Amino acid sequence: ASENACRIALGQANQVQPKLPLLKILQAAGAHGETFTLKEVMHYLGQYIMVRQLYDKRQQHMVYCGGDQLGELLGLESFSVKDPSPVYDMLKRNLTSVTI
Ligand SMILES: C[C@@H](c1ccc(Cl)cc1)n1cnc(-c2ccccc2)c1-c1c(C(=O)NCCN2CCN(C3CCCCC3)CC2)[nH]c2cc(Cl)ccc12
Repeated sequence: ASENACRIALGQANQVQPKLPLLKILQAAGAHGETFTLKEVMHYLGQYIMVRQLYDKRQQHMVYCGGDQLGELLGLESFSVKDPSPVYDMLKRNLTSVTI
């Protein structure tokens, strides 16, 4: 309805609220605040992987996250960025949608 159009106009649409363990990872990558769009969550997770050098320098699609909080959240030692499904499953567990 019109409220939703207003939210979209104000850029507030589709905000998600990460649970604390995920929020801490996003903040380590430079995120501020407590609600984000999914695009922002993905951007900060990518930054986190870069900053923590979790990707393989030679096989750059491979992420080795065992021993890192990211690996704890994903329940994985490693994954390929070519198969995003484990990341989406983790986000389903760690994001709550925000209705304003
Ligand atoms: C398509 C996209 C993606 C996005 C989501 C998913 Cl679930 C899979 C895949 N993607 C493709 N490669 C990456 C990537 C690869 C290595 C290191 C960091 C990021 C990403 C990821 C981004 C991102 O925001 N990507 C922007 C452009 N990337 C190109 C790759 N660039 C680096 C590649 C390694 C060498 C340095 C540049 C960084 C910018 N966010 C992510 C978050 C996670 Cl949990 C996992 C991967 C990514």
